[in-house]
Amino acid sequence: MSEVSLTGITKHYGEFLALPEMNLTIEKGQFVTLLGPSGCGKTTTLRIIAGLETPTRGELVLGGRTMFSDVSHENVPPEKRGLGFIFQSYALWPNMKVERNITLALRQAKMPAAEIEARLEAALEKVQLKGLEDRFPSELSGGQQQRVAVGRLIAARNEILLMDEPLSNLDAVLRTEMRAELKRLSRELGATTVYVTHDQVEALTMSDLIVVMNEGRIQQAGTPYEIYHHPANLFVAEFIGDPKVNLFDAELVVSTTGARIKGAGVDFHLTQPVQHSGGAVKVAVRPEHLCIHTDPKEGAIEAKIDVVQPTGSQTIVSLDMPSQRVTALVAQFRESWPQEQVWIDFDPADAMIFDAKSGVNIVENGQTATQVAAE
Ligand SMILES: Nc1ncnc2c1ncn2[C@@H]1O[C@H](COP(=O)(O)OP(=O)(O)OP(=O)(O)O)[C@@H](O)[C@H]1O
Repeated sequence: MSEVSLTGITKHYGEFLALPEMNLTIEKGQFVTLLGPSGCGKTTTLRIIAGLETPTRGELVLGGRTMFSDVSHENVPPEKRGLGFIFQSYALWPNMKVERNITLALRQAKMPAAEIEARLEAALEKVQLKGLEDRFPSELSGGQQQRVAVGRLIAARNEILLMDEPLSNLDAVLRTEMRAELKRLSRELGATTVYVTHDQVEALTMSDLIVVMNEGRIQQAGTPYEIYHHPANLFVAEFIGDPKVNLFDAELVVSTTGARIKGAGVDFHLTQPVQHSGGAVKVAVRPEHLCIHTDPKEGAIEAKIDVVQPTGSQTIVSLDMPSQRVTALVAQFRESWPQEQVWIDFDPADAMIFDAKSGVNIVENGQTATQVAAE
């Protein structure tokens, strides 16, 4: 049974339509990330689930219980929805010690003292804050404050957790550590988690399901693998991936013998059937799939090395082609390239093909099993 279900959820802010008819189902125990650019409606969706924002229309069901319906006029207040939260600011009470911050909700729920004590101990142990329970939040580092917020979630044992950019205030090292901790926490609690971020690395590393949004609409809901390797449209292909995907203009020619992609330096047959009658397309190739050759190669495109940027385990190489600039990602540490003139190509099986106008991925199931034209 689904744990979180949004049906036809619509939200207007005055005249402005922030969410047009959102439909989303999340299964019990899933870690789901809402991902998209600023203003796409991620936080609005989360706040609607939390009950902090009232939808204009639609139905919201959590754990089998209707929380909002414009038909039956139900609207359960936030505190009665049984949800756990972590927000960007951690929302700790500055005037309360760690121990109070973690147990406040349990006290308010009038839980027996022994049970509160047991849950506090277990939570402190888990987030490694034992010995710091008598400090105020101002006496803790950013990472420790974050742990208090996580400890509070652990103690509350909610079945649905909502997290809104919880790591955005942390430095890069701590963010990577906390990413793993939140993922572990959600798994250990068996909780269903809805996580909001505009950081694709967080989404790819943490999620069972990524929901990519743009202008209030879901562009694709899929596993990290599907979103990265089989994006439903150009928006998703371009939004996911750093450095960004390379795009080549080409023509799709469909004949009785099959489909062929032809463009400047791009020429191959598709072995998969396509739902398309032919015309302008965009061929998208991830930077790690571009190969750089130091000698001329049949079918490869001439390019010039522009900038070489080692990142540690990988190197980002910017190249100039006669008509455009492309980026390659090389799995080595390189500070420079021995020559300026190179040739680049890619395996057509790694190419993704989109209709140039609608942006829709035109290869069935997103599977671009293709072969180089042998002529
Ligand atoms: N209270 C409000 N009144 C009017 N418009 C609002 C209100 N809250 C949000 N909006 C608008 O609704 C749209 C969606 O906002 P939302 O905060 O959900 O986006 P977001 O994807 O979470 O963005 P960010 O990543 O910047 O937080 C935006 O265009 C925003 O300006």
